[in-house]
Amino acid sequence: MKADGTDTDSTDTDSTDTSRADGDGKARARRARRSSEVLVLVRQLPRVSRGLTLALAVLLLAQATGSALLPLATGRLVAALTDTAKSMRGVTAGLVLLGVVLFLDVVLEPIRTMLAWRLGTALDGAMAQTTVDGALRPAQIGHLDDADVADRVERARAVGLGAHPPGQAVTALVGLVPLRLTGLVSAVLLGWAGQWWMPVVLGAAWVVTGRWQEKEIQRSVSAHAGETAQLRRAAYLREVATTAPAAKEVRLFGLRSWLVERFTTAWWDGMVQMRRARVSPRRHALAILLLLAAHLAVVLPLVHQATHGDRSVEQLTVALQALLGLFALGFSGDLQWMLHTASAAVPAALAVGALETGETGEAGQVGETGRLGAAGLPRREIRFENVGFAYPGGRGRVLDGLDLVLPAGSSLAIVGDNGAGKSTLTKLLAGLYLPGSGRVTVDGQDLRAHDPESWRRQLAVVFQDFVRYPFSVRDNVGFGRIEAEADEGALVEAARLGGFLGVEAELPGGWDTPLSGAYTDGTDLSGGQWQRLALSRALYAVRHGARVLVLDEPTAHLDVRAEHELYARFLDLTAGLTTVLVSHRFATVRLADRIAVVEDGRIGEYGTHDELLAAGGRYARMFRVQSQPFAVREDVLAGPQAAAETTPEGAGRA
Ligand SMILES: Nc1ncnc2c1ncn2[C@@H]1O[C@H](COP(=O)(O)OP(=O)(O)OP(=O)(O)O)[C@@H](O)[C@H]1O
Repeated sequence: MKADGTDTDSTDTDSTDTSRADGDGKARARRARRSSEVLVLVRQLPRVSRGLTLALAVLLLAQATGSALLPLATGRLVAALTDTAKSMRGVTAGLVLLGVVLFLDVVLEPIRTMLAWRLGTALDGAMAQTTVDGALRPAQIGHLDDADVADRVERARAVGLGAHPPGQAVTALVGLVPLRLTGLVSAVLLGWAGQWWMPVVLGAAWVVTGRWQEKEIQRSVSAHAGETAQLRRAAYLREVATTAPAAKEVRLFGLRSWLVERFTTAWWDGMVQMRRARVSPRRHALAILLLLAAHLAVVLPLVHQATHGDRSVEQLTVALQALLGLFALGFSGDLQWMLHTASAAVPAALAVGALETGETGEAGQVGETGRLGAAGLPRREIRFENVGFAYPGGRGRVLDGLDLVLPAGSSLAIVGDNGAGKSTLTKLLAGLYLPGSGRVTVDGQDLRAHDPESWRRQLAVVFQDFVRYPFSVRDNVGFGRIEAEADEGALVEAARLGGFLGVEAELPGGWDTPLSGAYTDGTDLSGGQWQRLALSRALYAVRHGARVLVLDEPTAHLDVRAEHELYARFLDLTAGLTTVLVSHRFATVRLADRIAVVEDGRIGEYGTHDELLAAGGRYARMFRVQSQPFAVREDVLAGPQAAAETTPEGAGRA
């Protein structure tokens, strides 16, 4: 277990290119791993808000002063009251001191609570922003396939299902600091009012037992963090049970009891680990004995001194109060637990925040990021040269020595079996992953040399698993070019070409309808409507200058008419663009200028529809298999005579 509350395997690897930290962030992440999570949290506070941290520090000092004054004030008052002379000056001084203490407590406590809340909220915001920023920073997405990074992101979101955000640690901290200061002040007062060995003995006992408890809590927190996989599973099961996407299947397949049972098991498995690490009965018994012995060692001499008149009433009163005040050095239960649990997210958030941008390009390139701009590309071609690729943590090579050319301004359809690597090709083309070997070039220049953002401005993509954003229709289309000025005409035109125009007219809020039933006046769409919307989004990017259109299974959810309309518009849609079309529908595929068949990690066949049919290879076989049912149907529709003639037997008879 490391000091940041992470286990050894998951923190010090930094094995992927993208998970290496750089510069300031790297140094901070390294420091974070070495220090305890509480120290890391404390170091963050002035960075988050210098003013609030300073104000809190001053308040805490004032409160500690108040706690030092309380025993003195009581001592003075009791001494004055028990004095046979009943000195009015003594009584007044005692009362004034008590008044100051009460005033400090009454006035400062609510201010401290409010400041702690504000600083805690600011810390929560800063850590959430750091996590989001870091997770989004790498230009590629390989880090999201990395279990270590997933683990850190999970911890950064606050530990497990308990979800204690770092802000709660601030609240715990400002509760604990005055306690500890009170303990220290009490030690000094006990020394003054008794003998100096007394606070040493009692303070040591409280510090030792307090440290034991703290270690138990740390073990428990790390056990909690070590259980993120288990708790993540529990969190997922809870999500499945309580949200809309899985609601249909859960009911249809009768998964209710199964889900409840699995959730309960996963939750308790995670929690039991924590409890096991937390409770050590032997140590607890030892702690109690140690504290009893230390108190007896101090109280008995005090009683002796009191009965033999060695100490004044004032000193005895102060000593007894200080004795109680020393409790503040020991175990502070929930506050300590909360402090450690809620701090655990901070080092993880810093580690995620320190993820680096991604692989850098060749030295000496131009452009804002030191790389080539890609505006207007490709002018000649996009080329895959001997490309090999395996997913991080994947089972093996998906692509192996793949060569492929996409002439600029033409369309290429990619076909192949499930899992052949077609979508992977599109992800490499978008620079979301980098080839393990070989290269992807644009007009002869390695894609790595280009600024990824600039290259992606040239792309308009509909992924197979496109996102259904629960935002307005306008946003869903506008995301195609988020930085573009609001352009109603372009939105309408993209929606028209994508086949969505008209759907929005039926929605309660038109273009501004939130696309989720979970929002007021929101509504969901059908699968096909979502697909049209995703296509409109890509076409909006085209309207704003994208030159490469990538369509991965663009008609999978469309009805026959919509699919037919898309074919009819295909040439219009793709005119002047470099188009990549991934599809299992050969009616769509045959519309492309060229077709590439992916098999065994390479391009097995490449040519026009007619050329590949004439070659009689894999493409021709796949095409016939898919068109056969329609041929039979046509025969059937043409009548029994025609059908008989098309069966092998019938043809033989004919
Ligand atoms: N993020 C990932 N991590 C690990 N392996 C992956 C990942 N994504 C895809 N794969 C694997 O890579 C292989 C190729 O997947 P890809 O999605 O490119 O296939 P495809 O040809 O598009 O398939 P389909 O026709 O089913 O859409 C598959 O074996 C898949 O399991």
